[in-house]
Amino acid sequence: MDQNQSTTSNINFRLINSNLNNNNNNNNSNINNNNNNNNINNNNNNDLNINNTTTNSQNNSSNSNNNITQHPLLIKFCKMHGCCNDFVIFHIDNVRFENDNRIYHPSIPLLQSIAQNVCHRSTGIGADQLLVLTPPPLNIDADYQMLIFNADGSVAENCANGVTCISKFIIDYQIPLYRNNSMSNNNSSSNINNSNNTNINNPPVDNNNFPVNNNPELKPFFIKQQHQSPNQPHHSQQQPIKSINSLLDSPYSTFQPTQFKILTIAGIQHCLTLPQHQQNNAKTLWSKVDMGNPLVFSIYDTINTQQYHQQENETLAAIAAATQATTPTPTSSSVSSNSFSQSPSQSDTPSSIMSLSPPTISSIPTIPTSSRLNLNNNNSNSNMDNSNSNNNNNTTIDQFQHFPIFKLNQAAGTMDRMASSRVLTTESSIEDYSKTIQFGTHFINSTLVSLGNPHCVLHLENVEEFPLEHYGKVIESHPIFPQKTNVEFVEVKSMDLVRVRVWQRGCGITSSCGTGAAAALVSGVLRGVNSRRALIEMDGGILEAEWREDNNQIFISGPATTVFEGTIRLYFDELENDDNSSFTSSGSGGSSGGGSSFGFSSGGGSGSSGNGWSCCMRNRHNSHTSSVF
Ligand SMILES: N[C@H](CCC[C@H](N)C(=O)O)C(=O)O
Repeated sequence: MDQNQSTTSNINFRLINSNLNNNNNNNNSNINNNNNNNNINNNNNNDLNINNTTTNSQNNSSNSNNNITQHPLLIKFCKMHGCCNDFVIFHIDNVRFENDNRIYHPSIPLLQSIAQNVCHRSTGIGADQLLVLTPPPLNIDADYQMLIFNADGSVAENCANGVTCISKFIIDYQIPLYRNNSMSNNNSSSNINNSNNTNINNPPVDNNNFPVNNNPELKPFFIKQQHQSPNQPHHSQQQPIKSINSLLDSPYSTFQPTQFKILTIAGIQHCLTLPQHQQNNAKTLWSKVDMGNPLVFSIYDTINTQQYHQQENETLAAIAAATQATTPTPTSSSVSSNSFSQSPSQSDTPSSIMSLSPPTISSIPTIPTSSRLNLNNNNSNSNMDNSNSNNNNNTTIDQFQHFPIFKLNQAAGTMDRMASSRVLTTESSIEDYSKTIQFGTHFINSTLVSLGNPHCVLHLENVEEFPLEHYGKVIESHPIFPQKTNVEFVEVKSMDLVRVRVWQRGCGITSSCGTGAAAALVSGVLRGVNSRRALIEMDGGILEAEWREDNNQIFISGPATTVFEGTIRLYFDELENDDNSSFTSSGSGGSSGGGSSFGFSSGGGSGSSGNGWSCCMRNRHNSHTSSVF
């Protein structure tokens, strides 16, 4: 280990320990020991609620010995996955100085760069998303807050598999409820099992023994109602299809389920965790997440109205001119069937598609910028009106990055995603959900659905052979999606079985996506090809989606599985401050412990693989931020 070989230009991370069974006897590194003396009610400063939730009340930055440029940080994390959509998860209070165990709260930009590094498949832990558990703002009736960062460092508003995984994290590590006492006392229904002043109705977990499901009794719990997909050789043959409702009826449901209210940028997600076995040692926990209503947003919520009209006129003129010449126009058959060539044509290169002007559409599925990130404006109805003004209400992602973590989701506006949007129902008009996107020489018919995060759903005849990599990339960044989009490629197998492959915004192809599953079901129901409840067969497993007729709420049920836990050591000896995306080579040798194993490693050897990690602050548009600290 060579900590002295530093410059001051890059942030340098080194992974030191990822041993599944590495039981650190130092209590200070135990997540659960960090919160014993919490008193969140003493915190009257909404902007700083995180600082007051920690055991150590010392000011983290007051001690010059604890300068982050001088002392490495340790982050104890857990890796989990939901149908192979994988996550690195840590609690915000578990970012600590190595030398004296003091808590350090990273900024959003730092978390973004941590996400880039830990999610990297070759040089990091490897994950689709980084999830950070924090207390929610005091004025919001939620139990926890979950920050979601894609592998590229961009911020996501919502994540269904993430909610199930972080719920397992909360249970396994017994993270106490952060909800304000008065709120929890007055709202008994918000935690249906909170009868004995504990948020978790499962027995305590010995954190020195990481829970592993080795109890054969649990097996029937997870394989009831086996079902075989008729045509798909994927998971249906490797693993059974599970129905959440059958699990609720299971004779093993001897323990009450637990419900958490988890705040994301998209709002509060209600997660009902299914009963765990008495020993609370299940490696997999099943949950059902209430994601609220699927929405469609007016384009005017997202794009500067005046500017868009100008663009639209130019686009119309260009299309009209081009149509005279060679540009094809959509026919009803080409648009509705999506049965175009399975291979990209010459004209479908990313650059040709990217250079297309936005087609004329009436709505797009992205969260309005002002609504997503508005930190000042409590009236989201005014988002549209404010889009042209200079009054700071229209907070952008760039501005957002300069806010400390504590301000995330402070604004009521972020909670009120209904205000400037329309709820998708079966009563919705086809214009609301059916959009035509020009794609080189042909047109794609898509359904644009918001689950708090944007989804573009394409129905295809055969998704297995479809060149996801090519089309996912270009659709994600198509000009009509100013905040980019997740993309789902859907093949309807039957009314209640759907095959979905996913290109996730900020990640690329992933094995699963909970909000993507929900979007696929919504699209299928609106188009009359799916029932209200269906199994969604992803590359990495099967989720159950249900879109309720009575209240239009959508539910996703699925598993959360622990992979391993470990510790990351972060060196701040190289702070990147200009345009440099290359990896630093200043870190040398492994860190303490030696070795270079990572993943499902056994034994005590651990360490970095040599070079440290540099980080590059990028927002969704790949521009660089600066002056992070
Ligand atoms: N995996 C998540 C969705 C992440 C979406 C993220 N890629 C975005 O930028 O919106 C899920 O299970 O719902």
